[in-house]
Amino acid sequence: MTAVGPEGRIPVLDIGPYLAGAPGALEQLARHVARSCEDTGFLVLANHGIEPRLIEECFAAARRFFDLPAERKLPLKVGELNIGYLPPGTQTIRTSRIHDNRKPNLNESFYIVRDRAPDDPDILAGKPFVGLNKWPDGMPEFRAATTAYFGAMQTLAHRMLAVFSAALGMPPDYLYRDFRDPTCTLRLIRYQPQPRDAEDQFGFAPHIDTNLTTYLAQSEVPGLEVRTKEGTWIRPPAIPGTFVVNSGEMLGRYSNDRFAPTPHRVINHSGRLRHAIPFFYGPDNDAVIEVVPSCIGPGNPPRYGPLLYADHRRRLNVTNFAHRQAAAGAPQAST
Ligand SMILES: O=C(O)CCC(=O)C(=O)O
Ligand SMILES: [Fe+2]
Repeated sequence: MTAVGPEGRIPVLDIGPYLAGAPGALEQLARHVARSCEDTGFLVLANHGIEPRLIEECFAAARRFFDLPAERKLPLKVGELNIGYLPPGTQTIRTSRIHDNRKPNLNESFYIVRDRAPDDPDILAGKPFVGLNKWPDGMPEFRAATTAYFGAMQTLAHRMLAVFSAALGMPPDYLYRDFRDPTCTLRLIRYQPQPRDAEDQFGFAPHIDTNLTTYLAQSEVPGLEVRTKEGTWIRPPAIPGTFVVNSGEMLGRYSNDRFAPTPHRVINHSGRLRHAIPFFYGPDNDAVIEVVPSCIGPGNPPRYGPLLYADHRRRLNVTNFAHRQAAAGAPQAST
């Protein structure tokens, strides 16, 4: 059986049989995924095959990094490409249609993209959106742990594409055409504990993710909340070792809004620091995202035209980040 664990609104899905190639497992999993993507847009994956050590070491790396003094973190500050360190108080989510966010998020972040060598052909060619990671000096284990985790997550997200294709009602290989060189980001986040009486203050203000799917290793400290269609906020099942997965804007687009991305937020009332290590998975920069044929029909025309993913990213680039607004003079995405 695919569903395991406490039967809540957000299902816990055992993907072991699918990964092992058990007959019928893909179809069964896809049905569960479709159902929850139509509902909360969140699911929890168990038996995903990622070694616990990789997850633990990535969390440990995040803790060590954020514990560094500011003068060691600030030289790694993000630039145009959003790679590196985003200090506290520098991201205000302004795109949200759910919430008029005014205060910056109470978190600091560190963004890691696919690790490349300085002589990588795409770096040398100056390909748009391609850049080098910024690594802290003297911490080789930080780079080793985060890139190992990144690689494992990219493989898992890639294998799950077949399930999302089937959930969309398409052949399992359908989405792969747009994910030959996927846009992946690992974001390490540290949330400060926040006072209970601070109004309109969030660790991460209500937002939707702008990519295809996001994979969140379960944080030790709770705080992530998901907005249901009825407008209530619920927490995903906190089962250690599992992944919380949520759909983003691109799944919404492929599916003609059948799988709409779900607003979520983080409020850290634990009194402790909270760490998170979301892995964002998105299409190729040169992919043209189009509503899939199975989600169009008589009386259900495509709500979206073709979208070049690079254009989507360009548009988001001048939005939620103080450093980019200053450069672009425009307000407004989550990652
Ligand atoms: O910290 C979390 O649990 C969620 C973070 C998140 O939603 C994001 O980075 O987009
Ligand atoms: Fe998010």
